[in-house]
Amino acid sequence: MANSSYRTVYAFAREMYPKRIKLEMQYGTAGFRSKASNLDHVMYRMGLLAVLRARYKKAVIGVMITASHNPEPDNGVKVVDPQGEMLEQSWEAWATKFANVVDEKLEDTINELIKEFDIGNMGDRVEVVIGRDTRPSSPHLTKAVMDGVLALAGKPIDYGIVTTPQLHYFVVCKNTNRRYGQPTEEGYYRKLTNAFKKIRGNNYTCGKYTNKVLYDGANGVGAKKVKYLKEALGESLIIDMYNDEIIGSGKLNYLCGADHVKTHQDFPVGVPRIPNARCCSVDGDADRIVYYYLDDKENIHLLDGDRIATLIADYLREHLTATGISELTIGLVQTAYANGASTEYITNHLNIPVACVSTGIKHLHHQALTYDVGVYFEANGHGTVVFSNYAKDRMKDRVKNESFPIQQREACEKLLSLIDLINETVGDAISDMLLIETILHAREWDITDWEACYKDLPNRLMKVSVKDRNVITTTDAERICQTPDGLQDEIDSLVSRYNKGRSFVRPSGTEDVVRVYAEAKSQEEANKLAAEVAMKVYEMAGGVGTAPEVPA
Ligand SMILES: CC(=O)N[C@H]1[C@@H](OP(=O)(O)O)O[C@H](CO)[C@@H](O)[C@@H]1O
Ligand SMILES: [Mg+2]
Repeated sequence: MANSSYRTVYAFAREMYPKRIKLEMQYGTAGFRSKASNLDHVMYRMGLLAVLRARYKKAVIGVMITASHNPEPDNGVKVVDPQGEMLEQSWEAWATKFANVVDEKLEDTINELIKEFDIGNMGDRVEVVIGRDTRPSSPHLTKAVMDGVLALAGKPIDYGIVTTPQLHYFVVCKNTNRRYGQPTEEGYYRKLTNAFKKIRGNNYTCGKYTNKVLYDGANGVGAKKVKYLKEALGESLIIDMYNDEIIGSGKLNYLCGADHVKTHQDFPVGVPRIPNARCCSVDGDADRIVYYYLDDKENIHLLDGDRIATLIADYLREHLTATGISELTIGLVQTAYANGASTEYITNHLNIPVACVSTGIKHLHHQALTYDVGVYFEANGHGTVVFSNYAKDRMKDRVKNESFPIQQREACEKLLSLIDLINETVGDAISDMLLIETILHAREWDITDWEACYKDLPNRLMKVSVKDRNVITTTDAERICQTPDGLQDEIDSLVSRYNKGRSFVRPSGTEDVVRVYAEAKSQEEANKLAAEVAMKVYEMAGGVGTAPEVPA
């Protein structure tokens, strides 16, 4: 690499984006997350890393600036790989290294990486596409990423405010020579709305299904972007929008949004409390969605990622069978946080194989790719469906081949339209909403019909602060705790005392805590089991602060 570029890298690093803080950063489940004021140098360095990654992969790389469901003063950054996946694991360690080296060592670190991956094409003017959420700190942090890209002579393309899934979509469009779609916002909306209208036809309401949904935009990008969609959808789906940062004065994610609703099982502020109205909430970067409603007694009923997954998998399986292409496989991917009742329902009633993988979208996505039709969702509402090229090709062939029965050809055509409705690159709240609405419409269901499929087991999620959360290590998709010694035996013994009891613990990848999950026959039992397990973690894994309270 020419020395002159290094001078630029340094000049910027030292003068504009010096590393002022000692805080060690770790590229976690969702990239780097921190207070926005800690992130200037990290953003700049991720700009550098993205250029190197783009040169190594000889492809367009994405950088998304967001802290998703976290509070407004936070921010974060993650790198998007060429096929729209999360950054490959071996490079996560490099990202961590880049974020933490002192300014004087930045050059050595860049050189080390170039050497390790034998990146010879340092002159290539590679593209890095950059998107950001609506946080006030995001424009400034975007500038830092762009300066990083420019410092290594890459070409930054600023998409401005977009949802995280839109950015993933742009990266894939660019890397597939636009076969996946046009890499513009307009192209994205057009692809989704055309497919939606085509499948739904002119019959907007159907049986118990009504074409209206109350939409909580979390005062973020999910509110901003749905406006364009609303126009294109016209009467086919009426989206009543709430927690729209422009109309309201609410704060991003504050007492609203998908994470708030799921974590606290609490109806969001800003949305009218209309009994039995179908509502949905997205998170701060619109890659998650949950549905819910209030019953006549004003109790909230949550339909989370597990429900969404079962709704979608069942519908796709039915159509897949109707295509007559018997060799195509379908599978559903969950994490240990999936409600036990959902796993039981999928396995025993839908007869669809379920795989359990570690937390984090990259693990789910990766496993889903092993099926022709892979449905994956985290309980928190992040997920999508991926289809193999083989399945797509077979279906396209069958549509054209008149020797097959018309029902089979129609099923193929329908599935191909559904594929256009789905953002296969990553979980996408907007695309997921359109898919869910399509299925409810086809089933002629209201939200209580959907809920009636199975009954969730009561559950409880807790956090325990410990000195070093990495003393907890796990195996078997995080369901078994390997260290500290003896902790798993204690958990087993507690669980065995409960009817339908299940519990596991794991270190969070995004927060400095150990998470404890428990479910059991009743809510009281689930609460008690969670608290008992939390107490064991506190005692055996170096708990700090106040000990968890165990109900009598
Ligand atoms: C229990 C839970 O909801 N965990 C979340 C959370 O991960 P943790 O590693 O548990 O902090 O954030 C991840 C990134 O957003 C998300 O993928 C995951 O589902
Ligand atoms: Mg998110």
